Amino acid sequence: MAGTNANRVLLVEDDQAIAIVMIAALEEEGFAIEHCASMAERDRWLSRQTFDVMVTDVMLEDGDGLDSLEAVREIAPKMPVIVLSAQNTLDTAVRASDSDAFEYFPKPFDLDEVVQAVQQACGARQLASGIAADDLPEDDGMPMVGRSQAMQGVYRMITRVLRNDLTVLVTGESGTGKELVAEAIHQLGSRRSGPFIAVNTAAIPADLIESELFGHEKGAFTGAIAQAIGKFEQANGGTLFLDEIGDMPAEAQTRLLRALQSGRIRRVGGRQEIAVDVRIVAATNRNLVPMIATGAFREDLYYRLNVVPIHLPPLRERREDIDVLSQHFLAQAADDGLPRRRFTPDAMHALESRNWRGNVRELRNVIYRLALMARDDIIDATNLEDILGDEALAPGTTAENVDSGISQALNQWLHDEHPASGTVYAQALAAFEKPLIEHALGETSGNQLRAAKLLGINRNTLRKRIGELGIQPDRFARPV
Ligand SMILES: Nc1ncnc2c1ncn2[C@@H]1O[C@H](COP(=O)(O)OP(=O)(O)OP(=O)(O)O)[C@@H](O)[C@H]1O
Repeated sequence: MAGTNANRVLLVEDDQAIAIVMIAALEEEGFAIEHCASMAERDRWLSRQTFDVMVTDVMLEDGDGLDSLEAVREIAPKMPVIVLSAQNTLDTAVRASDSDAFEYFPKPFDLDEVVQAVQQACGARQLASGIAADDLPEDDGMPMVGRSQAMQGVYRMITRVLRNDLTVLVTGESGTGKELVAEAIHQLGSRRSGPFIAVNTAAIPADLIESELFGHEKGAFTGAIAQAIGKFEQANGGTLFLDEIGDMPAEAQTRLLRALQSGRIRRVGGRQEIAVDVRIVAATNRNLVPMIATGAFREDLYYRLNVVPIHLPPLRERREDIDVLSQHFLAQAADDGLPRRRFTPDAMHALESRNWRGNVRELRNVIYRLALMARDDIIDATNLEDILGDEALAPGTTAENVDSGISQALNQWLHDEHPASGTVYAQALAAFEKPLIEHALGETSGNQLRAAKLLGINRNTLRKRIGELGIQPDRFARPV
C-alpha cells in the first residue's frame, strides 16, 4: 500500500477478478486504494474519508451505480468519478456523460488507459479546487485559482483535452490566464515529460517569425551565420504554445498551416522536410472571426486551430474569484520575500468592485504593489486608496462613464473661467492622452512595443510621449 501522501482512490467493483487487477495496477503507480463492492459500502467510505478519485462499476450488488451518483455528489461534490461498464450501450455512455463522469470506459477496457485516466483525474481535481502551489509536488500541474462557475467550465474543457492531442485555441482578454491554461494542459496531460515551448508571435519581427518557428540553415539569409533549430523542433514530443496568434503575418500563417496539415516542417533555406510530433495550443486576445472577413487571418488556419475552443472570461465577469486570487497572490508575494499582508473585508470589497481591465495580471500586479508598499500588515480600504489612488475604488470604466467624465471636464474648461482658457484643445488632448497611454501600458504589462502596436502609433513616438507626459512605464511591468 502506498504512503499516506499518495492520492486516494475508491474502487467500487463487485467483479473480484477485475478488482484484483485494478488494485495491483493502481498501487504500482503509487495510489492508495480502498475497495468495496456495493453502493452501501461506498457511501460508508465516502462519509468517513475523502478520496481524490472514485472508480465505479455500473451494475453493483445493490443497484445501479450511475443512478446513485447524485448522492455521491452530495457527499463529495468535487471528486472526479470514472465509470466502468459492461453494458456498452449508447444509453450508458450518455448517462455517464450526463452524470458528469470524468471518463467512461466500456468493458473490456485497456487497464493502462484507466490508470492514466485516474492520474489525470487527480490532476483535474487539483486544478478545480485551486490548490495552493505549495501543496503540489514540484513537477505536478500548474494550479489555477478560482472556483467560479465560469472557471469550472474552463477546468472541464481542460480535462477533456488531457488524454488526446487535439489542437486547442484559447481565447480571452489580455491577462485572463491563457498561457496558464496552455501550461496546465501540458503539465497535466500525457506530454508532460516532453518540452513546453512558448512563442509570442507578436513580439517577433515579421521577417524573423518563420525562422523562429521553423529554424534556418546556415546562410539562409543575411545574418544566418549558423544553423538554428526552430520552436517546432524544440517542442518535439511536447507542446508548442503559440501566443498572440492573431498577430501572425500572412506568410507565416500559410507556413504554419502547412506544418499543421503535414506534421512536417522545413527550416528556412533548407531542402529537407522534418517530421515533428507537437501538440499545438494557440491563444489570442483578438476576435479572429472578423479578421477572417477582412482577410487578416486565414480561415483554413482558424479551423485548424479552433478544434477545441477554450474561452477565458474577463475577471469582471467572475468577481467571486477575486478574493481567492488575491489571497493566492498575497501568499505568492510573501514567498517571494515581500511582507505577509492581510486585507480587511472592506478592502477586499473595494478590490472586488474594480473593473480589472487588465484582468488577473493587473490584479497580480496590484497585489504585489500593495504587498510592497503597505505600511501595516493589515490593509484596509483607506490604505488601498492611499496606495492605488482613486482608481482603487472607482467603479468600472464603462464607455458611458468615460464619456460623461470627458464631457464634464470639457464643460469645466470651456465655461469656467479657467486660467488656461484658450488652450482647451491642447489641454483636453493631454488630459486624455496620459490615461490612454497608461491604460495601454497596463494592458501590455509595460511592454512598450506592444502598447505602441495596440495604440497604433510608432514606438518612438510612444517613448517620446511617455517622457513628455511624465509616465513611469516601470509601474506597469509584470512582477517577476
Ligand atoms: N486562474 C489563475 N490563477 C492563478 N494565476 C493566474 C490565473 N489566471 C492568470 N493568472 C496569472 O496572471 C498572469 C497573467 O496570466 P497569463 O500570462 O496566462 O495571461 P494571458 O491571457 O496569456 O495574457 P496575454 O494575452 O497578455 O498573453 C500570470 O502571472 C498568471 O500566472
